[in-house]
Amino acid sequence: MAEITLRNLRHSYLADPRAEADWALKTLNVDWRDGGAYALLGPSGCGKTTLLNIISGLLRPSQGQVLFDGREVTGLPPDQRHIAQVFQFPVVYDTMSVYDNLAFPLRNRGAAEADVDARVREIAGMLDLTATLDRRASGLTADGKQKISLGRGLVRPDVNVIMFDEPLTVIDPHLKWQLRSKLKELHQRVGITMIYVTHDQTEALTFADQVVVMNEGEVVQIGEPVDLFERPRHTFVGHFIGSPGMNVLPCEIRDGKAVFDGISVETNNAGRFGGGAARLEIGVRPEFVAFAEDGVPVRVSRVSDAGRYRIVDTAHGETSIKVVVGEAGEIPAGHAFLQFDPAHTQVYADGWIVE
Ligand SMILES: Nc1ncnc2c1ncn2[C@@H]1O[C@H](COP(=O)(O)OP(=O)(O)OP(=O)(O)O)[C@@H](O)[C@H]1O
Repeated sequence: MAEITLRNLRHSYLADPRAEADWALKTLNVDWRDGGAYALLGPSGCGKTTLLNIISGLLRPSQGQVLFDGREVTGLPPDQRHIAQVFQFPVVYDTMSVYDNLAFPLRNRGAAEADVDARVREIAGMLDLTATLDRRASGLTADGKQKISLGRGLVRPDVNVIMFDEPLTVIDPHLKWQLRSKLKELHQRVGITMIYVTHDQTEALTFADQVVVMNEGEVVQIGEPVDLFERPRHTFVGHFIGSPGMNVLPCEIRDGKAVFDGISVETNNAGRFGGGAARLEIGVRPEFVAFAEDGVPVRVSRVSDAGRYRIVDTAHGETSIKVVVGEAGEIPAGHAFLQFDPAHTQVYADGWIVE
């Protein structure tokens, strides 16, 4: 097991990068704590695979260092990094039995058969594969095969980190949550550092203790799921996480107060704005917006039922503002006023939270 440190990491696939956009990864500094459960979350093309390949050693970064437990491994090939990877498509030997698949990495390292047997049975037990040990791997369903891929990583005694790259892609929707809970349970049991790459916020938030959110080659926030929800550091995080995402309203700052279309809005950080930004915005999640007697005037346009709550679409001029209303809450028709909870309303300057 190991702590992984990425120091001033930058990567470009171009020979002579000049513009910011030429970098697939822009200066990353991340510490992955030993034994942590991390998700790497971001939209397609944001650099997740590039980062995974740098950690596993398949790709050498243009700049910066990768350290395992403080030791530099930037130039080491994958086989010397002791990383197990679980990909979108299960990697199993179809003609071998489940048992032999799990035993393979240990036999490959010359382990004694008695040790192999004990370890294979232990891991099969954890993954609910015991009953299938004698079956050919080809006969298993996709989730069974994915468990084998994971098991082949877990049996190895020398693994520093297990990296999952969109591991539930080929799993039937109704089995996804089962496998997801299994992964979480396994992490708690074995305590190996795990990095789970996905573009799906539900997968990321349910698996990880810490979520690393990436956008356009940058880490925009690292935090617990609750931090990402309650205090998104960037409007991108506000949009990307949460359903529906955070409301973003253009504003200006006057005398230390946020002002939206001439209406003063209480926030928790406008007083800290030091000037100098090209674009100022108020961010507030629909869960922290409520109908009131006065406040921001809006027109109610649509109500969607989301089960235990309703999502109300409203608009003030060109700016749309969503409101989440609980089962018992009243929803006015036509014209209404909105109030924002000041503790959860913040100002963003050029996308970044004002701190
Ligand atoms: N081999 C390559 N050569 C040139 N550019 C590449 C290469 N691989 C990735 N890129 C570019 O680097 C950027 C990051 O891509 P990357 O595959 O790391 O993103 P991603 O977040 O993993 O996306 P996805 O979820 O679609 O796999 C993208 O702009 C992509 O076009």
